[in-house]
Amino acid sequence: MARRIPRVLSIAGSDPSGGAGIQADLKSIAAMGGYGMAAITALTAQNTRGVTGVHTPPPEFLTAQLDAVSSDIELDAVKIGMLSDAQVIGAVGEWLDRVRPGVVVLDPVMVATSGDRLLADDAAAALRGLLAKADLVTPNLPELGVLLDEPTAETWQDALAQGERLSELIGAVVLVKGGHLGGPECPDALVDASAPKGKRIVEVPGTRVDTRNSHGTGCSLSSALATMQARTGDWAASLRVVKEWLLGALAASDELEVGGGHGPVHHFHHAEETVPLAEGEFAARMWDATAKVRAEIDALPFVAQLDAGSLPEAQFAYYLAQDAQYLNGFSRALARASALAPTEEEQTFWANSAQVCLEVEAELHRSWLSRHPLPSGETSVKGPVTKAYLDHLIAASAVGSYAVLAAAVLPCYWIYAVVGEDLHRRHIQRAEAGTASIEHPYGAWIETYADEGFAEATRRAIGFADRAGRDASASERSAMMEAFRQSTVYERDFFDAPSKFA
Ligand SMILES: Nc1ncnc2c1ncn2[C@@H]1O[C@H](COP(=O)(O)OP(=O)(O)O)[C@@H](O)[C@H]1O
Ligand SMILES: Cc1ncc(COP(=O)(O)OP(=O)(O)O)c(N)n1
Repeated sequence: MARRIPRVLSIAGSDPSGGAGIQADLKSIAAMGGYGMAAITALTAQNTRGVTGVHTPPPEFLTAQLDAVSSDIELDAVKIGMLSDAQVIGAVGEWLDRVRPGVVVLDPVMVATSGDRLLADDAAAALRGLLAKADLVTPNLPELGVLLDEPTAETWQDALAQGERLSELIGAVVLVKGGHLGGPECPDALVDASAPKGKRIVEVPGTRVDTRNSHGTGCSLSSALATMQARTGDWAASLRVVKEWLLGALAASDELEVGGGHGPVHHFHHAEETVPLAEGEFAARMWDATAKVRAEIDALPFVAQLDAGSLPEAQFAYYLAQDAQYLNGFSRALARASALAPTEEEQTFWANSAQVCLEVEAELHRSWLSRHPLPSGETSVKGPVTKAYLDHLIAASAVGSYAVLAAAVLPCYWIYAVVGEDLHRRHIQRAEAGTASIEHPYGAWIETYADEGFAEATRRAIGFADRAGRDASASERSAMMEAFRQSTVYERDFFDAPSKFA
């Protein structure tokens, strides 16, 4: 019977470097949504470069582990990996006969990727005897050859034919794996000799990932398959899911940077976006992801000229007029954030901020714009950047996600605060050094950047967006990242607009 969280036991060896054996199995089972357990057949001393030792505890102790688990816990699936020697194989076979778990996947491990032997020379015959007790057997191509007493297949067609012969011999489904063949493709196939002709082979294609981090792929594949089979009851459907996951795990393996040999695969590559985040971590991610755009803002002539006081008056007037236009639209986005807010604290914060925006807009018209009029006298036309920025905020408001809207409005606080703080600091330094011209034409404007009320509002806006991000689903988090990035781009374009359109 299919089970949502299957209880899966791995009977395998230990790899202390975490890439293969029970360590890989437990990660794979968890990655596929199962509850993982492990009975250890052997301890290896190994890393990504090779195996330096194997210690096989007495088989009676393996039986004790197996009995302890199966006498208490119902097992939905069992994966069998490294068995070390004929005595261990005997103990596992005897236990399987007594317990008869629902799903048994057997990976007939003989030799590690590094070339080291993981099964005693004289144990191949005993292993052959165990195969019939499995539902699915997953040999790699050299193992398939050894089990049939034939040379290793060198083509995919030969491999499939060998798979069919082994399936016939043992009365179980054989997974033929393409990992050991060259070329850009890396297919796998379920081969069931008992199925009607034409339905015996179910092939799942795959592309080959160009990486040397293949340590533990066979262990990971077999334990993930056991878990998925217990969830779905369908080998082909399970293989399709597992293969796509494994491909991602191979592709992301470089990120792990584990060891100098054949490194492990990244079992949890798909779950990265749902790992719990510490306070401030999501906001920091959004900030870090926009480092390049922010560097472009710092390098804009508008910022340098505002700082130096050399900004043409017409550009400053254009900037003020567009700021007033923007603040009016921004206030509406903040009012929408207030409407969507999950807590009263946030609802109040965004509502107050919306009101403050309108007050600042009024003040802009009353004092600044009257003192710095546009040559055209026109102050009520939205420039192209202002319009595009506000359209973006309207779209974010329309999504109906508080988290996405909080991310979209955040750069207006954060970028403005940081750029303003920089300008203000330099202004004060010049004043203290006596190098500031008393007649700095924008000195009074730069003074306004020092407002502690705005700095505090910025800190709170960051905190709220961060919390929304930490609580968000993976897809909502990526929508937030994109909304934040896009607003940051508009912040840059907004600072640059006067030089283009004034
Ligand atoms: N470079 C690769 N790119 C994509 N898939 C791979 C690669 N290497 C192995 N695989 C897949 O990993 C799984 C294990 O295959 P294989 O390497 O043949 O067995 P083993 O790890 O037991 O030696 C199979 O699903 C295979 O298709
Ligand atoms: C303890 C242990 N079990 C199995 C293996 C084999 O894994 P490896 O050959 O490295 O990779 P796959 O063949 O499983 O892909 C092992 N090394 N250690």
